[in-house]
Amino acid sequence: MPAPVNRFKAALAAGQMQYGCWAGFGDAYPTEVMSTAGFDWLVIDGEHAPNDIRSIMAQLQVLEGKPDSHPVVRLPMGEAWLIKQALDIGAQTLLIPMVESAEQARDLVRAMRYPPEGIRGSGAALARASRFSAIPDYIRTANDQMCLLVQVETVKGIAALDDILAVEGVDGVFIGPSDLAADMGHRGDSAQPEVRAVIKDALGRIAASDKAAGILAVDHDTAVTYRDWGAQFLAVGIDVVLLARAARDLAARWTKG
Ligand SMILES: O=C(O)C(=O)C[C@H](O)[C@@H](O)CO
Repeated sequence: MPAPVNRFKAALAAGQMQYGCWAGFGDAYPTEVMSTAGFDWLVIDGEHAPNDIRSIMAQLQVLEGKPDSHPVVRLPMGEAWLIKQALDIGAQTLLIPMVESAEQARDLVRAMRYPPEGIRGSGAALARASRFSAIPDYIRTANDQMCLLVQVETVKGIAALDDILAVEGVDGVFIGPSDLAADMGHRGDSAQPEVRAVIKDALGRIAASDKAAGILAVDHDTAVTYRDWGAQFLAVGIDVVLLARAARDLAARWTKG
């Protein structure tokens, strides 16, 4: 029995639109609620949400076997030891922030793969990823099911985009509008014309490559624009923001007369 087929990776390779949402509560219960919505993918955010390896694992467990809601685990940084832990608890799709060079991208590809293609440590026997050795062929088949999404979200990363797009083993490139705007001197304002111009150009270049283009938008019109610009794995919301806004609106309706 081989490693689980990564349907999200296959959908990206087939050019299918994939709509996602951030899962940022750092807890399995709200993530399980989000899995009833019908998104194609959910980001278990280990960068900006209060997640650790155990809370990420608990969210992977509640998403197990779902026909949609593919778990995309975002790590705080692209460190090989973090990647090893995330893959051993069962993640198959990683979103890695702050990628600024082809060399960095190549290192990430290698960190996600067992030798000889990579440097991933061979601990599958006791790992959840192999279902504790219930998948006997896991270590021989896992490499092909790894999906690497790199975040390009700085001026330096944008300058290296063509080189990053040439790296074998990168499945998608995600443009981070907030961090890119900040690095361009427009902290908090990704709607700045010069930022939008860079995003539009980058999405177009990614979409024209053999990689999938991805991005996050938290308002409908911007999401439609990003899709028109070439975004294929498109995150259209953040669960924490959805709840906060709905709660404030409801409270205002009753308490502000
Ligand atoms: O830079 C960005 O924008 C992103 O990487 C997405 C954000 O980090 C996401 O966490 C929402 O703020």
